[in-house]
Amino acid sequence: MSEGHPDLKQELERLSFTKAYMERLIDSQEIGQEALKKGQEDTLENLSFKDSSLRYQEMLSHANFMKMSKEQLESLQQLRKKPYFARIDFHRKEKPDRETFYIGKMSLFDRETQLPIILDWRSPLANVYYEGRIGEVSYEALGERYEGHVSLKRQYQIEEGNLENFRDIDLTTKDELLQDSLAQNAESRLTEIVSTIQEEQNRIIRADLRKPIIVQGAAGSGKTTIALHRISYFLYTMKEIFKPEDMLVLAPNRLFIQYISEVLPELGVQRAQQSTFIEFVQKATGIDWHVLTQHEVLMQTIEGNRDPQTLEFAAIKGSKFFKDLLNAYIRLLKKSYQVKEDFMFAGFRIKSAKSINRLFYDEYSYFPYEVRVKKIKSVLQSELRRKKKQILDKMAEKYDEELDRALYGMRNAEKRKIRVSFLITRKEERLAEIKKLSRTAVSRFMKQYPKLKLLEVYQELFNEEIFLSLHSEDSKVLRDMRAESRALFKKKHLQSEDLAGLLYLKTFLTGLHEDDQAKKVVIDEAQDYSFLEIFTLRKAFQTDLFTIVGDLAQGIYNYRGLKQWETLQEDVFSSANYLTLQKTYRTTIEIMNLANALLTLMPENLPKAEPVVRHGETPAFIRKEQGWEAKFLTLLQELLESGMKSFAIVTKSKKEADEVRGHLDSLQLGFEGLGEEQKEMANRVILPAYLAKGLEFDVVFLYSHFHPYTEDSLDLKMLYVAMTRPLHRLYMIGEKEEDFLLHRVSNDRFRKV
Ligand SMILES: Nc1ncnc2c1ncn2[C@@H]1O[C@H](COP(=O)(O)OP(=O)(O)OP(=O)(O)O)[C@@H](O)[C@H]1O
Repeated sequence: MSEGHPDLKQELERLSFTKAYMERLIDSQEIGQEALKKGQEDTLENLSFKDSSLRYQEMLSHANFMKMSKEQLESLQQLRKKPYFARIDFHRKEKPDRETFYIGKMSLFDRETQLPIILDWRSPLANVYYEGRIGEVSYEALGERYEGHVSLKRQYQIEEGNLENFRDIDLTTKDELLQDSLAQNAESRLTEIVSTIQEEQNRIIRADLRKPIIVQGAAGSGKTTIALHRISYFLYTMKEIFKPEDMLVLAPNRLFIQYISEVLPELGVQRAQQSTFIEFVQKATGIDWHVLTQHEVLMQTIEGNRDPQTLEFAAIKGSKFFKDLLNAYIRLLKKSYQVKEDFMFAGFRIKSAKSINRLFYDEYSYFPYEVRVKKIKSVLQSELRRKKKQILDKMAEKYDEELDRALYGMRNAEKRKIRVSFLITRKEERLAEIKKLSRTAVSRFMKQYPKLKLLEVYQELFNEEIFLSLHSEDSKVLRDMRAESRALFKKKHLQSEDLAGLLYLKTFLTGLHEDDQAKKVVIDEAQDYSFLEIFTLRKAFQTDLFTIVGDLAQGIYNYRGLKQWETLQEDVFSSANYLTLQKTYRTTIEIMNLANALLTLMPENLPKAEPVVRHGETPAFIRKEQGWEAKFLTLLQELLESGMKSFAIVTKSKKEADEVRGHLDSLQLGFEGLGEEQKEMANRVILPAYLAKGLEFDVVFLYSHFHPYTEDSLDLKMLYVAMTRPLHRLYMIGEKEEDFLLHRVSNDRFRKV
């Protein structure tokens, strides 16, 4: 397409130069300076643009190559195949000329002049590229605002170092690079999207880094992807202050962590901590009791093996009510740190109880209780050390006075001798004794502070007397919750909703260990978090730097999870920016139209997702009748032939996943069942909808047997999650169309095969 383009020659030259510069830089790290000089001559010899681009020649031959870090070198080696993906021509107001900037995954500067050869996609100026406008623009860098004019925005397709194509974009052209990228097939992993980030996504990546953000985004709108790009942007912009290890990414399960972890190295943030909420709390508290996860509870409820009351208990333990209860409990615990007696030593007052309590309750009020106790201990130790000398002097003085009195006041020589020798020995003994006592005096005094054990303290909250002293209005459900919790604790089991309460208490009692601290937190699938979980995380990390992304329409743990984002804005992050992502990139218009029909059945009144223009086949219903397997086999074959790579069979329940796996095993199609703890994902998998959340596949077969989807709000959400997983094709295999609620959508949204 670029054949005959007036800029083709110039673009080819530019690419050759950039690659040559990168090669030189890489070589310079690997070989000596002498060999380098020779290499430079050879490079110049071979470059085709020798005559026209003197400036480039100059840059190459004069380059003063400095040592790079191992990481920089590795990135450079990777990038030489695709040094940049875009260009902008920008005329800054105060500058005489228009400048051209090439944008890539990493910046590259001319080592002599420090002028950019490639601009990092995260740099302030690159924002101009993503903001979408040709014409007058402005950008901010280091707090200053710059204005100027963008006259050209160009995208490049570079494969294996060769310029395949380039095209200019303006307001009317659609983003072909994006279309190409979306048409590709999933290889069971998430990728970086720096070359196709869209305007609404860019706004989220670059939203004020000092403020928390909450993002409501439709299924497939890029929430996970964008949250990870925001970390990359954050680390780039704040590299002086934050290290990747300071970041914590919270994801729903191990499988998901594996799925996203591959995108992290590409974004340069692989060292960020990644965990599930449960794992994080287990590590932070050191509690190793069995945790009954929300996933287990959900499955058991769907399959009818669990008393639905468990859901009510979970809801209570994640609620604002429970937070208030914990606060009342914490106030009670705090009282137990009050000391009654002054700190006395050898009859002297070292520090009064009042001033010790003042330290605990006022001066150190910012610290967790045990830290306060430690601090008080060291204050007492240093005060004692300071006063010990005076005490010893006073004691010695007292004995010396008595000695004087004995020496000069006693007439009887025998008695005087006995007295004097007694006093001398006593003095020595007493002083030695005081010295000895002083070593343990503080520790003895400190014994009156309570030693609270987290797990015990938490269990006591469910003790009838304590609970009712904190909350007198009792009810049956609260009584049942206490009884059920006590029964669980006896077996050394916890409900996953207990973890937030435990972490909350820990925050007050001891605070987090240094290794568990995070300075910036990303929460994916945030709709599944309870109010208390997010509130506690905020409290535990003492930071507002949260990126929270989720989709209420996918809130399958709605019984415990967030029902509206306003709750977070009102009660946790008052300064949060709330942003939405409405366009969806994952799937086709046809699939999204069907999924959108479900949205209208949900009570939340959520806006419909807008698929980015990409058509595909209409979703199909396959009746599960005699011989359906043969139909499935033929279909699979066709799909493979048409280039589809990843396939998932998604069920509502675990039982159905087991059943269909058993069924397909005999056909030896290589479909594997997936579990929550699974770390690898194959290309043909069978999994229940709750596990498929966040993931994507080329082709998805929904399979229903024992548990048809109903119009219950949980079912609607599970079906919505399942339907929005495919990139290209969606099939529904079941006995009746009603099993997928197809009777509630218009006939043209699906077909029957
Ligand atoms: N700007 C973009 N350019 C190319 N691909 C994109 C873009 N934005 C998103 N995608 C792709 O769309 C798909 C969905 O992205 P992602 O999984 O991040 O969405 P999500 O909102 O987290 O989805 P869900 O809520 O359904 O889990 C991914 O394949 C991602 O690579």
